[in-house]
Amino acid sequence: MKTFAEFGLDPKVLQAITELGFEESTPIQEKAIPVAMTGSDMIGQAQTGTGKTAAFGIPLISKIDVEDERVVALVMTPTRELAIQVAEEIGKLSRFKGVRSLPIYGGQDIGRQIRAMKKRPHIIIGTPGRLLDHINRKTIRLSDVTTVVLDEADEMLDMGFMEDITSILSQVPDERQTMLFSATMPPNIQKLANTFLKNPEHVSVMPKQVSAPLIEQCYMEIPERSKFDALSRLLDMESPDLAIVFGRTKRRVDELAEALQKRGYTADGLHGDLSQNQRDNVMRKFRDGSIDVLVATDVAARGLDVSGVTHVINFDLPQDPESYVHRIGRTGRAGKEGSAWSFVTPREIDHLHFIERVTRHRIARKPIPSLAEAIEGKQRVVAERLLDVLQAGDLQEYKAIAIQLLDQTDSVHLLSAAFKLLTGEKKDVNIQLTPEDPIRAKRRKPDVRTSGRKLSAPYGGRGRSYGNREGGGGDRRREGGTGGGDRRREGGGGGGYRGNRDSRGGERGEYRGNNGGNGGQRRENNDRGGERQDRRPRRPYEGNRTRSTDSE
Ligand SMILES: Nc1ncnc2c1ncn2[C@@H]1O[C@H](COP(=O)(O)OP(=O)(O)OP(=O)(O)O)[C@@H](O)[C@H]1O
Ligand SMILES: [Mg+2]
Repeated sequence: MKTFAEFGLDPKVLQAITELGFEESTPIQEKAIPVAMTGSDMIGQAQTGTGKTAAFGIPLISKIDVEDERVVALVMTPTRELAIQVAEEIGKLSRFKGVRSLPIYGGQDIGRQIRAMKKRPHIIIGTPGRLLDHINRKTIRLSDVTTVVLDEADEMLDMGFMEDITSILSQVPDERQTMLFSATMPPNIQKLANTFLKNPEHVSVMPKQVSAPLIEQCYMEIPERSKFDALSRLLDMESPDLAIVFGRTKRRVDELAEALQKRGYTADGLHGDLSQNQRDNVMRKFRDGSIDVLVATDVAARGLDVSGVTHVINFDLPQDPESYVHRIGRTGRAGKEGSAWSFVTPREIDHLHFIERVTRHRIARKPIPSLAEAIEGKQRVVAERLLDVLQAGDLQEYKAIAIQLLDQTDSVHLLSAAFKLLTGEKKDVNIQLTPEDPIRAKRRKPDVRTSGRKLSAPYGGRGRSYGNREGGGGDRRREGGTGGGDRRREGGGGGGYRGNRDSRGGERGEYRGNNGGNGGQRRENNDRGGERQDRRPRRPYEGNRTRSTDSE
């Protein structure tokens, strides 16, 4: 793998890369950066969590003249949270060079955005709805833009943003560089490419499978009514560091988050009906670890990069294979391992097989965790915490009571009682969720791998129709109030935690191909929050499957 010094980048960008701790480029960065530097149009595809943001961000920032006072680059993302996150990463990469960037998204006070424009940003990172709003108000001028990036391009198409993107790009000069990025490239992305790109280079790092390789994928077959108890058991058994639980609808997400809280988990929900303030809060809490389970619709499925997510749980199966790939891709990022679990009702088994075929990856069947496994998992966590406390020392003031109690009983009894107390925090509240209808299997062709570098999706499906599930598709709403906001979509979530799972090593199936699909309209905005605290060098693909117990 190449070091970043070999790309002929602006030294100040190189300095920022070093500061971020990136030692080597990832495969997509190695391929895409030189192409992007030449200025040609590009379609970039690589698995989730492999550094696509920096793949377009680094050359973008490198090429900007800081003396310029105009908006010269535009990045569009399907969700708000993603706009915020990409703006943060670009901000970090621009740090030494002094390139200015600004996120523009729905739900935020438009006046504030207009004032921020006075600082003369070079790069705008925005969601289509709000961008269009600014264009119509003439508060953002795109006539000097020379580079455009569509991150999660297929999703924007899927959410029905084609028209908005067309209007926005009609404001950008034709002599520009346009780049599309995503982990999935359904066939109809070609339509977008034909319309907006000129002789694009296809830069694709798609090994055998679409989904990221460090994710252990499994499912359990389970009746709808038993899902919640199984979720509690799974969380107890696996004790994720951070987990994302994806639910199909907003109602589902609300109910699940509340039910988890009642059972004593630190959980919160994220979906498009929350105010932007609430959304920001939930993301902040998840990033700083004040909650360890994020329950979300598909609004959190794309692009979100939260370090420490060890588990993604599809409480409800997603409608589309792409959505599955992106959801589970919230874990297993930047060379770390992750686990993805899917709950599948008996009537959805066909749909699961369909996802397996399209993603060309076998998903291993696992039994529903038993009560004993759940208890054991809880005990293991408590034991680890106890040993940590022991190791930290400073126990002097507890010794007197310990000695006193040991006078009355033996140590095994005493410690058992302590375990009972410490593991018994979770309350056994009875929970009733409103049942969701099973996902119906869609008949799409399982796909033929098209030639090597082609981006076409594995299955030839076009135009997915998203029923009326709020979660993955469906609704496309304008945000009112501030004069035209973004459309939002909902989606599932993924999750993760860095855990001590020793039962790892499930088979990582094989399949060739990429996946695609596109369809209904939907969408929303995602968020990004905290910053990495670690200054450790991060290597992209160290490949070692060691337990990632390191703290971030
Ligand atoms: N060269 C590198 N070395 C180490 N870490 C890196 C490198 N490049 C990017 N990263 C980190 O990897 C993580 C994932 O990157 P990013 O979010 O860009 O992935 P992505 O390919 O866009 O994934 P997705 O398809 O889910 O959007 C980020 O935390 C990023 O900071
Ligand atoms: Mg990304």
